[in-house]
Amino acid sequence: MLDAARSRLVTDVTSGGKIDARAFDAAQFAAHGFAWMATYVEALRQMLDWAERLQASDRLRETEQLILQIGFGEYLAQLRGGLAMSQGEIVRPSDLGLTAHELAHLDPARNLIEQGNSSIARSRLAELIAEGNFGEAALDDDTLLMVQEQFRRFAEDHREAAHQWHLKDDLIPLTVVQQLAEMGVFGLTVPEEFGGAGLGKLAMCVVTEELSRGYIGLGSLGTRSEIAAELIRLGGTEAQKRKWLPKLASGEILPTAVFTEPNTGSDLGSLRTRAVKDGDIYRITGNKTWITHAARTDVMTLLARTDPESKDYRGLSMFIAEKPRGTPENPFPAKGMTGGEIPVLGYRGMKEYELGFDDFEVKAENLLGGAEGEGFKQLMATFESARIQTAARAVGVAQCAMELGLKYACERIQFGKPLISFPRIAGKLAWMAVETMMARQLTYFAAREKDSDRRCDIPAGMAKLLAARVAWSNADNGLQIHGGNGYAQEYPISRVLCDARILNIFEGAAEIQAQVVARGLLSGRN
Ligand SMILES: Cc1cc2nc3c(=O)[nH]c(=O)nc-3n(C[C@H](O)[C@H](O)[C@H](O)COP(=O)(O)OP(=O)(O)OC[C@H]3O[C@@H](n4cnc5c(N)ncnc54)[C@H](O)[C@@H]3O)c2cc1C
Repeated sequence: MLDAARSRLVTDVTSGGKIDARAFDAAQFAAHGFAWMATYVEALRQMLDWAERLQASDRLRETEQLILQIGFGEYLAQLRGGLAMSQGEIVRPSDLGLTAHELAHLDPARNLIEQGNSSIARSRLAELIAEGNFGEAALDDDTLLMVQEQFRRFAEDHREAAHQWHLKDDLIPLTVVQQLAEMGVFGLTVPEEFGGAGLGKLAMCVVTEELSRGYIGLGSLGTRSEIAAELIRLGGTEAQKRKWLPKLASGEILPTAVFTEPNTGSDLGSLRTRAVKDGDIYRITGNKTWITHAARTDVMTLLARTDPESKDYRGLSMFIAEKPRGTPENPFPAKGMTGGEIPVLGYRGMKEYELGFDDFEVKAENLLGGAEGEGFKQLMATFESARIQTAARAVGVAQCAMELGLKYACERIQFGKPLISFPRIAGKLAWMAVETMMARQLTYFAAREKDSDRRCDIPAGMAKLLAARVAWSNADNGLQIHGGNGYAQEYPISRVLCDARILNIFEGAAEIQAQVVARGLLSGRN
């Protein structure tokens, strides 16, 4: 089915073996639908791989079997009937020009499609997850399991405090940041020679997921360090690596990522902030927005235009711009830099800011890689890792929402029975557990690809795309299970709903992610 859809789209949107941008935009709904379809297929492949690994060691027990069966049944049914790219945007096989003959490829799976995700299967799975059995993740690595346990306990210990940080709109206390630094969060993937733990992206996923399962803010503290370290590790000069990586890894310096502008979000290549060389400094002038943790950080990875003649990504350069750390009383003490907080629904704990630069000075030696015009390429080289990290945050949030819904459904009595004994409630919870596992396995796959030094922009995009949707739907269903109480700020699920919503927007919004996946696959990569 996927091959047939691809062939048809390739005919429609390419010319001379290359994507034709205008034709691609005209066919965007179908192209993005294809990206989603391919994401489902990859998720199913990874679920099969997961199940086979479990089976090989006699660990494919009832919970895992049900997760596999329900997941396959539902996703195959959606592939045949239509799948939701977002609420209200259903892409159907007919949108991709698929014929009855091509749909018949799914006939051998008819039983699975019709009965895999049955109410009986969901109710049984709900019984199992109510015992705290969510299915084995199959990490199969003692070090990773130890790390998982350590961060699970840390997040658990901070769960209640985190809800208060959210309600009071406080920054995450520096003592907590310091504890995470001591646990190695900021240097997890930095090579050992630069003071990091030298672990892979799979370890990053495990840590991120566990922290985000407690609170998205905890799982997001490391995001900016991961971006900065990747930028410098991949694009920096030897001197820049020696200077910055050890301090980033230890958490001695906290970085912030300064890319988005008021008029430039998804289309970063057209940004306007200027950097003008003046002797041994650059002068930065322009406006940035949506900058997370901008005040309480020591260094900015800042993207600006060094070639005033250019209009696109080619004239951009990346800077490692030092700034003094701000305080609540004086958040932006730097000369040439101002800022203001943007009040937000969720994803609190680091705060978001708009920034203004007026002749703000950056040392010329802090031009990343020592060469102008490389900034966009340098940033793109970090996208895979940042998207995998965000997918892992989404998996953690999805798991958290499911667990909150489960706890409530077991405790709340209506019509003389706990909510979980009603099939509509049990079914929601079972599906949340299934889809969380699917998003998790897809995310692990992207991480393993990255750890094997294979190009993985497509799996990383797929993982981010799916995991963000799962986080949002779990949060929504988790809140629904809480009824009116879910709408009360006192209940953590109200926060999780706000936190989950951002995952579909930053690190490449859902539409942009689908665009990246579709373009990649239609250009012949897979
Ligand atoms: C809480 C929060 C924290 C953030 N933190 C940071 C940070 O630390 N540093 C930083 O630099 N940025 C940060 N951002 C910015 C974030 O990366 C951008 O919001 C994101 O890239 C989207 O850009 P935009 O908001 O300008 O939306 P736009 O680009 O204007 O897009 C609006 C909508 O249109 C869709 N769209 C855009 N182009 C297309 C297209 N070609 N086809 C179809 N649909 C399209 C988008 O998917 C989106 O749904 C943060 C944002 C938020 C909300």
